[in-house]
Amino acid sequence: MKKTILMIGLGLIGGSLAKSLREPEENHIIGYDIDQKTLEFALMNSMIDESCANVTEAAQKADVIILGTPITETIEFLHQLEQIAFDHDVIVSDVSSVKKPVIDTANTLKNEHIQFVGGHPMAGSHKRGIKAAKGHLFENAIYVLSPSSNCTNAALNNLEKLLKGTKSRMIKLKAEEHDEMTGVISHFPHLIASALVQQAKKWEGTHAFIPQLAAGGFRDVTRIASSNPELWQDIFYHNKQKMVQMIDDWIDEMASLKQMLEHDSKSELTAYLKEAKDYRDGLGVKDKGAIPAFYDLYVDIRDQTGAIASVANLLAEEGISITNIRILEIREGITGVLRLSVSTKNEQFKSYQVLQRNGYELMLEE
Ligand SMILES: NC(=O)c1ccc[n+]([C@@H]2O[C@H](COP(=O)([O-])OP(=O)(O)OC[C@H]3O[C@@H](n4cnc5c(N)ncnc54)[C@H](O)[C@@H]3O)[C@@H](O)[C@H]2O)c1
Ligand SMILES: O=C(O)C(=O)C[C@]1(C(=O)O)C=C[C@@H](O)C=C1
Repeated sequence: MKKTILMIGLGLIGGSLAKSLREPEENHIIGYDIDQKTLEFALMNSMIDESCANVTEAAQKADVIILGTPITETIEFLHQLEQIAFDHDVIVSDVSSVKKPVIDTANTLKNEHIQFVGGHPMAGSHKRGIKAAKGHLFENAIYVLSPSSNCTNAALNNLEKLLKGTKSRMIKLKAEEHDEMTGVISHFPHLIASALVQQAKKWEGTHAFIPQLAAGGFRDVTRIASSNPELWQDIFYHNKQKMVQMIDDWIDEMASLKQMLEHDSKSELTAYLKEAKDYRDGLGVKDKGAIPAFYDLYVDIRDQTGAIASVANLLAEEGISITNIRILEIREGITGVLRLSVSTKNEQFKSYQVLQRNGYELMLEE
């Protein structure tokens, strides 16, 4: 059934949600954003049906309200929504990367018309703002739902039904366990990525050539350090306790690595690296992890116009769809490596055969 959804905050995540929930045109989306240009962009690009200047009036028309704002603002909006005299029940959700402070606030709300279900789509990007929003951003991603203590099963089911439009995989988690897990797999890695960049920046004082040496490896592990600093400060602030605990764990981890190096413990270090490799390699395989299952091929290509299109065309002719594509270490005039991902082992093998037949040098990732 067609629902009226009020989307508050139309940036990367809010904008992507608006797009994916509006695309089947089953829902009527009212948009609100503090940034006028964002609202205009959303309207001009048909991401929302109407914009609003008054949250209270729009909220009273809504069946569902989704907060796509940074966490601190999301908590403020919950207090604002609490004051509204609704004449019907309304499902309120959010997209915050940290759940406990939001759920704790939702649990204190006295407004009986509000049914709060916390939400967190485990997909995103280092980009920010509505222009980076994509309707397919959440496809196959995990979407965590954390109901508040007073939320009914009916409200939870209705929100799940609505979010089916995102084509994500919904799971239910308690706020505390969510924050610990995302702390490990998302927030702490972000902190380390920024620290690695800071370390390289310091060393640049000694070796001015360092930035030119930054090839695939450094770029791979530090991409997320290019994210929005204000947003991530807010995430770290709200998940502070877990971050501090993980920094302590990390210091121990580094101390043990330091020992291995100082004592030339070669076999111990190899075993450590192998254990990490096996775990990392296995993350995609189960098809249930945070990293979707991909089967990769590495193709040597020349840096010339149309090189990527030729590879893509050969695969398209065989009906093979590429799920991800990335150029690694390409420098002008030198052979580059194209990393292609396909979604099944069979497609990986077929791609290998087709490209090899056409004279490409390539490697499979087992
Ligand atoms: N970036 C990611 O990868 C990612 C992934 C999942 C969840 N999240 C969560 O999504 C939320 C938004 O992140 P984003 O990446 O979309 O950020 P963003 O900066 O792209 O978008 C935030 C939007 O909120 C608007 N906004 C800010 N304060 C507002 C206010 N008081 N009233 C109305 N609008 C306001 C901004 O103008 C902007 O359009 C955060 O809570 C974040 O934790 C982010
Ligand atoms: O892909 C990225 O750039 C992200 O940082 C996305 C990412 C993540 O860590 O995976 C970041 C924060 C979110 O709350 C969810 C997803």
